[in-house]
Amino acid sequence: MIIKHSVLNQHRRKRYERLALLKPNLIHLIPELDVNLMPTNSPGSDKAGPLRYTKHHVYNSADSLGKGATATVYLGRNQQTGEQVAIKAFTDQNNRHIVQARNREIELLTSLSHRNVMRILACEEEVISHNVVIIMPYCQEGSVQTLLDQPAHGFGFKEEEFLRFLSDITNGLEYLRTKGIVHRDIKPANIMKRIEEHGSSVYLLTDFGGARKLDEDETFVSICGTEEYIHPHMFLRGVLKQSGENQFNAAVDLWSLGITIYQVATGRLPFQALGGRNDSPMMFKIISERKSGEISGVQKQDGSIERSKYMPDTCYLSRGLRMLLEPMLAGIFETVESHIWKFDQYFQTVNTITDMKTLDVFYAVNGTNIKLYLRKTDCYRDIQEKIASLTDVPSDRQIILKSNTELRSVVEIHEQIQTYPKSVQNSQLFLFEKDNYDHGRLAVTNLPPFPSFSLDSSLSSDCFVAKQCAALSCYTEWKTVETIKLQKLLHDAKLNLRLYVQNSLSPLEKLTRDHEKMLVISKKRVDSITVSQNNITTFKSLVDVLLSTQTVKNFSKMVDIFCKDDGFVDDSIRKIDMRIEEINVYLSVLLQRLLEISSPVPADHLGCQEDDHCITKMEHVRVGVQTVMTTFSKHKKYGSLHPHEKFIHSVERRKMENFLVKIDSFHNHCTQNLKTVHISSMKRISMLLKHLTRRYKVETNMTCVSDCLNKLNEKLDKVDVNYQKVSEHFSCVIKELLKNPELIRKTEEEMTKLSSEKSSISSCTSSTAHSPCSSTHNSCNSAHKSMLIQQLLTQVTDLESSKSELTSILDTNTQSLRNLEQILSDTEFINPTEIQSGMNTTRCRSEQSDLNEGACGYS
Ligand SMILES: Nc1ncnc2c1ncn2[C@@H]1O[C@H](COP(=O)(O)OP(=O)(O)OP(=O)(O)O)[C@@H](O)[C@H]1O
Repeated sequence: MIIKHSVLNQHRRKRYERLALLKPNLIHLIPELDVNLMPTNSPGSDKAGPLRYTKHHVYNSADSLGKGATATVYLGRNQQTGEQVAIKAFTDQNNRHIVQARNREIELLTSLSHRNVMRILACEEEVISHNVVIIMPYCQEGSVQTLLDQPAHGFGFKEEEFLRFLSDITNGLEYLRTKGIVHRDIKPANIMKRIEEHGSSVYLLTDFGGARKLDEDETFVSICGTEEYIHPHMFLRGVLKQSGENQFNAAVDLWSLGITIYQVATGRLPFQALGGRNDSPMMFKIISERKSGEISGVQKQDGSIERSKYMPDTCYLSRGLRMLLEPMLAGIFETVESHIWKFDQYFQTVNTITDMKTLDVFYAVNGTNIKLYLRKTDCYRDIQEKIASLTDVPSDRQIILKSNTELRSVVEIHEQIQTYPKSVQNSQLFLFEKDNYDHGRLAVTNLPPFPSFSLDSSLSSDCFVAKQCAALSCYTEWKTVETIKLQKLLHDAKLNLRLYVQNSLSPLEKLTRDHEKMLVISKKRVDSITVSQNNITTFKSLVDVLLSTQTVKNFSKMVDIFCKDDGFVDDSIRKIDMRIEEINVYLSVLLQRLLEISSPVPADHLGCQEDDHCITKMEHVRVGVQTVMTTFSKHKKYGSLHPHEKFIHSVERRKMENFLVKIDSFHNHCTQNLKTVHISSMKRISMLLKHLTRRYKVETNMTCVSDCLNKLNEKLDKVDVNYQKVSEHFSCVIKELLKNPELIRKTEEEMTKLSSEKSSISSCTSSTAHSPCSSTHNSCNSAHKSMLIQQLLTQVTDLESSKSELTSILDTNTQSLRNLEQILSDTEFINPTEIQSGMNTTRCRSEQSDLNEGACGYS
C-alpha cells in the first residue's frame, strides 16, 4: 500500500516538474486541492503538502527549508522562469510584533545591496491567504547552522572554508556598519551559504527581522537576539529578567559574531552550561565571570567551569591561524571596557588575516606540518621569526629547504613574499635545526574517545551519541589522512636533506681542486724566488769583495731584506699541503657515508602504503557510522519503535560499536606507522645533520686554507716587491762596475798576467791550500780578483736570465690567478669570502676554537 502510494507520488512529481519547466506560467492553474503534488528537490520531506501561490511564485508547504521563531522559509519556484527561490512566510500575520519585524525586514533588505547580505527578490501576497511573503535567492547549502550540524563539521570548518566564511561575513557586517545598521541576531542560523553561478561559494547575512538603523554610538533598549549569542548585558535583562544595563549599542553584533566565529572554528559554543538553556543562571555566571584573555568557559560534569585562553587542539584549523584568532576573540570578549575591541579594530584584523599568505613548513623533529601566516610584505627574516615563534628553533639555527635547496638561495633576503615565484608560494618547505642531532618526539594529538551508548538509553540520547560518533569519525578520518601525509613528509624531509648535504659537498670538492692548483702555482713562485735568492746572494758576496761603494752597500742591504727567511713560506706550504690532504680524506669519507644513508629503507619502516588502502577502509567505516546516525535520527523522529524496528535499532547499535572499534584500530595502525617512520627517519636525519656539521668543519678548514694561501701569496708578493728593489739596485751596481775603467783595466791586466803566469798561479793556487801565499800575494790577489770578476760577469748573465724567468713565472701566476678568480666567480654555490662570512655567523664558540686547532693554524 505504502509502495503504491509512493509510486503514484513519483508520477505526479514528474508530471508537475515537466509542467513547471515547460509551462511555468500555467502552474498556478493546478488546483490547490491536488495536495499530493510537490516539486522535486524537496529538502528532506517525503510528504507532499498543499501548493501555495503568489503572483509570480509557487511553493509546496511541505518544502520547508527552515523554521525560525517568526517565519518558515520554503523552497519555491518562479512561475515564469522555473528558477528556484526561498520564500519566507511569516507564521502569525496577526501578531503586531511579527508584522513589525516583517515590515522592518522588507524595508531594510530593499535598501541593501551587497554580495554578503541577503537580497530581496520580491515581496508578494499569497493568492488565497493574502499573507505577505518575502522572496529571496535560494541558498542551496542552507545555513551555517545546518552545516555545523553535519558530521563533517562537528569539529568546525576546515581552514580554507573557515577563512572564506570569516572574510564574507566580516565584509557583510562592514557593509552594514557603513549603512548604520545593527543586525542584533547574528548567529550561524542566520548566515546562509550559497553556491554562485561559477561554482564558488559565498556566505550571506540574512534574517533582518531584528535589525535596525543605528550609529555606533547610538543606543537602543529593546532586547533582541538568541540566548547563546547575546551580549551578557542583554542576557541579564532579557533572559534572567534582572535589572542591569538598559542601553545597548551596535557592539552587541560584535559579541554575537565572536561567539559565531568560535563556533564555526571549533564546532562548539565557547560558553556552555551543563544544563544548557535550562540553567540560565549558570550560563550567565560563565559569560559574566570570564577573565581578560579567556575565550571559552565550559561547565564540566563535576560542575566546575573549565576556562581557556586558547582554542581546542581538536579542530581543523592550523595552530598558525588559531594564534591569530585567539587574540581577536579575546579582544571581542574582553572584560575591561576600554580594551574591548571596536568594529574598526576587528575589521582591520580580519582583513589582515584574510589577506595573508601562507607557507607550509614541515618540522621532522616533532612531525608537524606548520602553516605560517605571513603578511604579503613580509620577507625571509619574518619567515624565520615566525618559525622561531612556532617551534623551538631559533632563526640562526634554521635550515629551511625548498625541495633540496635552501630557501634563501631561491629568494632574495629582502624580497617580499608576494613577489615570490608561485612555485615557492605553493611549495612545501622543510625545517631542520643545525647541529641538533636529537631524534625528537612526535607531537601526537590525542583524539577524544568515542562516546558510548548507555544500556538504558532513549532514542534521543542514542541519536545524540550517534551524531557525536559520526562527527568524531569524520575528524578521525581527516586525522588519519593527515597522519599518512606526515609519513610521506618524513620520507621527503629525509630525502631532501640528503640531497642537500650531497649537493653542498660538490662545491667543496671543486674548491679543494682549486686550492691544489693555487698551491702548485705558489710553490713554483717559491722555487723561482729561491733560485733568484741564491744567485743574488752569490753576486752580493762577489761585489762585496770588489767594491765598497755606497751603491753596493745599499744593494747589500736590499739583498739581506730580499733573502731574509723567517720560515713563514715553508711553514705555510707544509701546513696547506697537510690541510688539503686532510680535507680530501674527509670529503671522500663524507661522500661514502652519504651513499650508505641512501640505502633503501627496510620495508617495515616505510609506513602506510597505497595497497594497504588505509584511507579507503576508513572512509568505508565512516560512511557506515553516518548511515547508523541517519537511522537513529529517523528513529528519534518516530518517537517510539515497532518491535521489528527495535530489533533493527539494537542491531544498528552493535554495528555502530563495531565500526567505532575499527575506526580506532585503523587510526592507531596509521599512527603506529607514523611513529615507526618517524624513528627511522629521524635516525637518518640526525646522521645527515651530523654530516652537515662535518661539512661545515671541512668548509671552515677550507676557509683556513684559503686564508693561508692568500697570506702566502701576500708574502710572496712582498718578496716580489723586494726583488724589484733588489733588481733596481743590482742594475746600479752593474752600471757602477762597468763604468769603473780602472777596475776593468786592472782586470784585463790581471787576465793577461793570468794567462802568462798560468803555472805560477796554479802553484799559487795549490799552495794556498796549505799556507797563505805571502811572496806572490799581490799577483795572486789580482788573479783572484780577475777570477771573481769573471764569475761576476757570469753571475750577471745568470741573474738576468733568472730575472726574466722569474718575471715569466710571475706572469704565468698572474694569469693562473685570473683564471682561478674566473672559476670562482662562475661557481654558483660558493666562494671563499662567502664561506667565511657564512661560517662566522653560524659557528658556535667552542667549535670555532676546536676547528681552529684542527685548521691551518694561521690567524
Ligand atoms: N534564502 C534561503 N535559502 C535557503 N534557506 C533559507 C533561506 N533563508 C532562510 N532559510 C532557512 O530558513 C531558516 C529560518 O529563516 P529565518 O532565520 O529568516 O527565519 P526567522 O523566523 O526570522 O528566524 P529567527 O528565529 O532567527 O528569527 C534559516 O535558519 C535557514 O535554515
